[in-house]
Amino acid sequence: MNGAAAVIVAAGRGVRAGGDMPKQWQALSGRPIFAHTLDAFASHPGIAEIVLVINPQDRNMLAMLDMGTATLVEGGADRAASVRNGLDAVARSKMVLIHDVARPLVTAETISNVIAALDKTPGAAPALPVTDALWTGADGQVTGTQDRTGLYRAQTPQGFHLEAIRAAHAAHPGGAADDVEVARAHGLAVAIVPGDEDNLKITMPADFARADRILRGRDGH
Ligand SMILES: Nc1ccn([C@@H]2O[C@H](COP(=O)(O)OP(=O)(O)OP(=O)(O)O)[C@@H](O)[C@H]2O)c(=O)n1
Ligand SMILES: C[C@](O)(CO)[C@H](O)COP(=O)(O)O
Repeated sequence: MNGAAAVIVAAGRGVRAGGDMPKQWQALSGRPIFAHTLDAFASHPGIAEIVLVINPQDRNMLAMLDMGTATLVEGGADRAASVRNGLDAVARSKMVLIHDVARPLVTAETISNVIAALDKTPGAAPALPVTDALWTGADGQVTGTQDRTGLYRAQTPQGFHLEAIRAAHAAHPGGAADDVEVARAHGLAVAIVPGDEDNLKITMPADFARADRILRGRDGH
């Protein structure tokens, strides 16, 4: 197959992260998180086209980005609706990688691993095995333990054959945690490729500092 499309979903409001603007527009090492994420895909040789899914309220923020040749579409009321709009806009690729804008530290290696796996399977996504013990709890007390065997922490980009994931999203009733759940509900096999501990999703306020520390380490500071 030729190059893949990247759909970067960026229409969320970042409520949990806080701040005076949605997290994707806040700075990480002096540049918007969105710019880091876009660069990771724009600089990857396996990516042939990029679709950015933004919130209509954020149009005035776009001046912060060098969009290059990326296509812009508006997002929907939830992540799945935003993904569907992004998938509709993919124009010239047979496979697609769907990525959270809130994961700006994704590496070229992770992107390559997902693309390579799509030669053999209709779906592939990075994940990390759960290594901590798992508890259940209530009212601040441990109420039990949970077997962690076979449990993984899901990351993005989640990659698929384009027509297969379009059909899966069209058929899904909603409420899925991610695109892998949508794909599996439609019968698609999804391979696990190695995740990356640094490919965190900026979700809570403390995640900005953690991402900043990782970036500084990469720059050798
Ligand atoms: N209607 C929506 C909701 C979410 N997203 C995107 O989906 C990803 C999911 O990450 P999450 O941390 O849940 O982002 P937010 O929805 O922005 O965060 P929060 O739930 O804290 O408001 C993000 O890239 C977000 O921009 C989207 O494109 N459209
Ligand atoms: C898709 C995802 O990044 C997989 O880890 C994640 O599920 C999306 O974020 P949310 O916090 O679950 O909305």
